[in-house]
This record gives sequence, C-alpha cells and structure tokens, in this order.
Amino acid sequence: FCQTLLHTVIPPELRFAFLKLFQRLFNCFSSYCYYEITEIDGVNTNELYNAVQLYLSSSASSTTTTTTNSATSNRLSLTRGLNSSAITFGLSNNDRLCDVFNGVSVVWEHIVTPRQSQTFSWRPLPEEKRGFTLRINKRDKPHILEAYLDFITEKANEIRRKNQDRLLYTNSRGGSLDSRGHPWESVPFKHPSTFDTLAMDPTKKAEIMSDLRDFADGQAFYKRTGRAWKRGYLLYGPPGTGKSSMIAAMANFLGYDIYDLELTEVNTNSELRKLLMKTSSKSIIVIEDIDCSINLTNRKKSSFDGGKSEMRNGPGGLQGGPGGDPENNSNSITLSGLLNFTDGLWSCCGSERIFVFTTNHIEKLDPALLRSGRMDMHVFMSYCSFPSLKILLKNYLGWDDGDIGTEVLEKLSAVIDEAEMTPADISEVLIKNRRDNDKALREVLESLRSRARGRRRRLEAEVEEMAEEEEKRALDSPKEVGCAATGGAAEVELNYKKGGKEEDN
Ligand SMILES: Nc1ncnc2c1ncn2[C@@H]1O[C@H](COP(=O)(O)OP(=O)(O)OP(=O)(O)O)[C@@H](O)[C@H]1O
Ligand SMILES: [Mg+2]
Repeated sequence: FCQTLLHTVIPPELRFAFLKLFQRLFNCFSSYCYYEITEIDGVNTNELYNAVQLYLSSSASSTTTTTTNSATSNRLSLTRGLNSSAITFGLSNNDRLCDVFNGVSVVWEHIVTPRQSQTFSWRPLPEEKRGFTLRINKRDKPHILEAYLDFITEKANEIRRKNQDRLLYTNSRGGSLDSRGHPWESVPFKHPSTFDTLAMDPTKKAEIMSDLRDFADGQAFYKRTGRAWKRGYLLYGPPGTGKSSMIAAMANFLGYDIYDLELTEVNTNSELRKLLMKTSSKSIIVIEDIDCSINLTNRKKSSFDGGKSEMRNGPGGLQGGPGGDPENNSNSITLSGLLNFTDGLWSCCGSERIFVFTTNHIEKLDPALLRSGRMDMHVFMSYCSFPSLKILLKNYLGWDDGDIGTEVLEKLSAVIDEAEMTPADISEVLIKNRRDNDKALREVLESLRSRARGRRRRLEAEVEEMAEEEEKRALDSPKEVGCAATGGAAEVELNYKKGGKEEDN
C-alpha cells in the first residue's frame, strides 16, 4: 500500500530521497537496530556469514530436538561438508530464529533474494544474494554486540573442528615442502581408540582424563600464571601396553589433530623448529619411541654439558644447543634442540598443544627431558592388571562382572599379575576366539596360567644359577677374603693418613 502510494504521489526523481528520509524517521522511532551480514563482501567471502551460519546451525538443530522451538518454522536445510562425517543444520531461506545471549534476546533472519544484475567479477557470483540480518534492541547493543559476535566466531570454530574429521600429520617427506610450503602431510585420522576401550587402571584413567579436561579448559589459568598453554605427557612401558592407543584416545577425547613427528626424518634443529611453527593449535605432537629416535652420542654430549648450552642461548636457544648449530653438526638434531622444541620460546608459537613422548625404556632418557614443565605427567602403561582385564572382557566379549562366575574371576585375578601379559597379548587371544565367549575366557585363563608357569620356571632357573655361582665363589673364598682384607686394610690406612693430613693442615 505504501509503495503504491509512494509511486502515485511522489515524483520518480524524489522517490529515492523520500525513501531515505522515511528510513531515517523509522530508525529514529524504532527501538531496534539491524545488522546485515552478507555472504559475499565485495568479491570476497564474508567469514562472519559462515560463522553465523554454523553457529545458528547448532541452535537450529537443538530447537528441533527440544520443544522450545524458537525458529518460526521447522524447515531446516541440511548440509554435509567435504571430508566431514557430521551433518549441519541451517536456517532455511527467509526464516527467523531467536537467540538469547547474556540474558538479551536477539533475532536472526536469513534473507535470500535473487541477484538482479551480474556485476563484473573475476569469479562467478552465486545467483542468489544471501545474508543474515541481526536485530538487537538499541539499548542492548553497546554491551553485547562485540561480545556476541566474538562468541559466535569462537563457537563456529569449535563446531567446524568437531564436524571436520581430525587429521593425522606426518613429516615423512623429510625436509621437503608441499606446493603450499607445508612440511607436514596429512590423512584423515580415524583411529577408533577411546578412553572407554582403553584397558588400564580406572583411577589412573580418570586422573588422565581430568588432567586433559583441565588443560583444555585452562586458557585463563595458563594466562594468569604466565605459563605457555601446553602440557607434556610421557607414556612409558613394555611394548603392547597401549601407549599408541592412549594417544589416539587422547586425540578423540579432546578432538585434537595429531602431528606424528618422525625425528629420524629431521636433519637439523632449525628444521625441527620450522616443523613446530607449522603445527596448529589444539593438537597433539607425538614423538614415538623417543629413546630410539635421537642420537645417543649427541644426548650424552648434551647431558654432559648439563644444559649449560641452554642457559647460554636462553631457553629459546635460537642457536640450537651444543652442536645445535647446523654448520657444526649437520644432519643431526640434538637433545638440546629437542628440549627447546618442547620447552623453549618457540614451543609457544601456537597454543593449546600437548606433547606426548613414548618409550619402552624410561631409564635411557635424559633427566632433562623428564623434568616437570617438559613432561608434566609420566604415565606408566603396565602389563594387564585385573581391572584392565575386565575392561578387555567387556569390550571384546560384551561381558560385565555379573556375566562371569565368581570362581572364574578369582582364578583370573589369582594369576594375572604373575603372568605379566600385555593387553595386546590378551586382546589377541580374545580376537581369535571371539565367536565363542566361553572358549575365549578359557583360552585367556590358560594363556595366563602358562605364562605364569613359564615365568616361575625362569625365575627358579635364575635362582638356581645364582646359588651355583654363590657356591663357586664360596669355594674360591679363602683367596678372595685375603685379598679383600688386605685391600680393606690398605684403604683404611690410606684414609687414616688422609685424615691425619687434613687434621695437620
Ligand atoms: N591398554 C590397552 N587397552 C586396549 N587395547 C590395547 C591396550 N594395549 C594394547 N592394546 C591393543 O594392542 C594393540 C597394540 O597396542 P599399542 O600399539 O597401543 O601398544 P604400544 O604400547 O604403543 O606398543 P609399542 O611400545 O610397541 O609401540 C592395539 O591395537 C590395541 O588393540
Ligand atoms: Mg606404540
């Protein structure tokens, strides 16, 4: 009606000015302000549009599952992105959605109009103009707008990360870069291991999970305490006890990507630093079998140095450690370089990162690597214990405590610690016999018993051997005792003399 009136009453040359005036008047009396977020900003894609779309997709999907439906209709668009296993919901064309942020209500409207004329552009534009209109009450605008948009961006990033399959990166190409100058190669990460499937002591598991949760939620804490937002875990234990499975479970639990760093492919400390700089936040950087991947002579040299080089070069150690200088020590990374990698200034060039090292021989590692701040949590992955066995039985046979007779449970518990079987060994027995649960349980018990018998026999043999040696030594003893006695006496005499000297002085 207004438009018709406008066309009949107002001459065409004044129509635009009148419309502007009318809009201004309307704005003066309206208690709302409106923000348009268009899909294409000039010729570039508007990041904010995508963020709003993702953010509203989570609200839209939740409004359909709950009865408090604030969208005006139940028609939602569904999409699934490339390389993604999740479906996202979207607001359909010209639909509205109410949202509440910090107690303030706002309304979003998705506006789709046909693009009138194809303007010149280097790339084809969509045939429709799409955009969101945000309506906020004028009095609420100053204190929520900025915070609300930040919140939306953050939330969208989170959803994007969750929807996208996580990636497993590797530096197996050596130092060469791909076409985008990236040193890492990636594949979708689909490892099914989770903390539920991981067989380990439940209290230890809960402790690790809560530590991870605290880390992921700890941005404010790390900022307040002046610490880089990173954490180190050392997983150690015999082969087949679940170290790699634990890393996969961590990544699945936190929704992080994994960077599997192959140290043998890295030639210099500076290359190591470059790799670190190209890792993203919210990731787990893994070095498996750390004792096998770093040159022990370098390590000894570094440890002999007592970390002085680190002090010399500062914690960032921009020059690398002893031999960290690529000229002096080409084709080798040093312990110092690795320490700087995990704990130096460069280690915080991103944030929210977890370093995980694994080893079968913790005793071979340099203490500098193990100290808190580098490896904050040391997790011993042990042979299969009774609680771990119960988790495996549940996972592989679907059996809970109640499904297994107390007598069998007692038999299993009596032999499990002595058998020292790894979860990998037991899993293998369960997989082989998974078609028949009773047989599987019998086979597990039999394997545990035979392992325990074997261990006992070996121990007995060792004891016998020691006894024989002892006997042999006893036969030779008069000579030895004489020597020892002389040696001892000489030593006492020497000490006595030294003491006298010191007293004289
Ligand atoms: N704690 C565990 N819980 C569940 N499954 C396990 C566990 N430990 C081992 N397994 C099973 O055994 C297989 C080997 O385990 P994994 O590779 O995690 O061992 P690892 O400790 O990393 O061994 P290595 O030291 O040789 O690298 C896995 O595929 C997994 O199925
Ligand atoms: Mg492993």
